[in-house]
Amino acid sequence: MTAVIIDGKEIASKKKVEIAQEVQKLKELGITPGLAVVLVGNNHASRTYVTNKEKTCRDLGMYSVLIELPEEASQEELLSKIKELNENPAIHGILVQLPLPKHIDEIRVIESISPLKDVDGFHPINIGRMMTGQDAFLPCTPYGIMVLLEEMGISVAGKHVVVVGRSNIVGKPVGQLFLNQHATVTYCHSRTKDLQFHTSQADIIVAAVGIANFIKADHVKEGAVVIDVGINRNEAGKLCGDVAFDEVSEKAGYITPVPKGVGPMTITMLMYNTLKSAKNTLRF
Ligand SMILES: Nc1nc2c(c(=O)[nH]1)N[C@@H](CN(C=O)c1ccc(C(=O)N[C@@H](CCC(=O)O)C(=O)O)cc1)CN2
Repeated sequence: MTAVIIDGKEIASKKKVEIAQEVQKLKELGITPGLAVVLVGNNHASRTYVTNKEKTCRDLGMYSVLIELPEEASQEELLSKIKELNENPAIHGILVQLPLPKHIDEIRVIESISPLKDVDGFHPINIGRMMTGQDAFLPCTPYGIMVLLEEMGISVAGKHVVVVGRSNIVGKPVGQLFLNQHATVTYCHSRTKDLQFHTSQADIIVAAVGIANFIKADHVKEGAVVIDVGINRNEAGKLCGDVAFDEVSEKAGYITPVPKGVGPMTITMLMYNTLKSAKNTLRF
């Protein structure tokens, strides 16, 4: 079998057109969705992501502001910036780019963002609401994965999903979103015994471990859906995912590539969440 490649870039483009149309409608009502992105330090990859977020905001007709703090900025400085943004009515979404420098407590920072403006969906209130099936800002990468599957017409209910990885921003929440859609979910991680035993039974595998080419053809059941969340560099410095794409695509039914698979959906869902937050202000 040769897998159907899930074109995340194309699906993201389609979603962005829909978001831009909604933004225009909202602007006619006098509301311009506004996103504040906070970048602390000089992480090269983070700077690239933040630049892309700002550009996408502008392309979709939204307002965006970038707040840059130096690597040595204190936690108090960062918290006071977030407080200002929480109180600013032109800002509907606040995002602090991760990872943060080691001396800053990530959890404390995330908890300081108003849950009403937490467009990353990382605040415990939004996570709790997601877990209990209530309306919430959903974390962008997990949400993007669910939209990719929906757009491809891949049903989830009753499927066995194996999530490899248990990070707070991808592994844990994506499993919960699958559970919310009636899948049977197994979490695997670095201490799982006999990973292959679990993954080879999966109808859908989500690989989010951060190790280049970690999931091989032997891990995958014939015809399975393979979602690759990894963004790694191989020995040659080439961008690659957690899945050994060439061999796995010979066996899977569907597969996301890296790049242009899950990645483009992350920023798209951030725009969606910012639009949703701006629309929420109409309710008050
Ligand atoms: N506050 C947040 N921090 C981080 C998040 C997040 O959702 N919120 N996620 C990641 C980084 N990230 C967005 O911030 C992100 C990662 C990757 C991509 C993407 O489009 N990747 C491309 C390839 C990019 C490349 O060439 O390097 C792809 O897969 O096609 C977008 C956003 C950690 N931090």
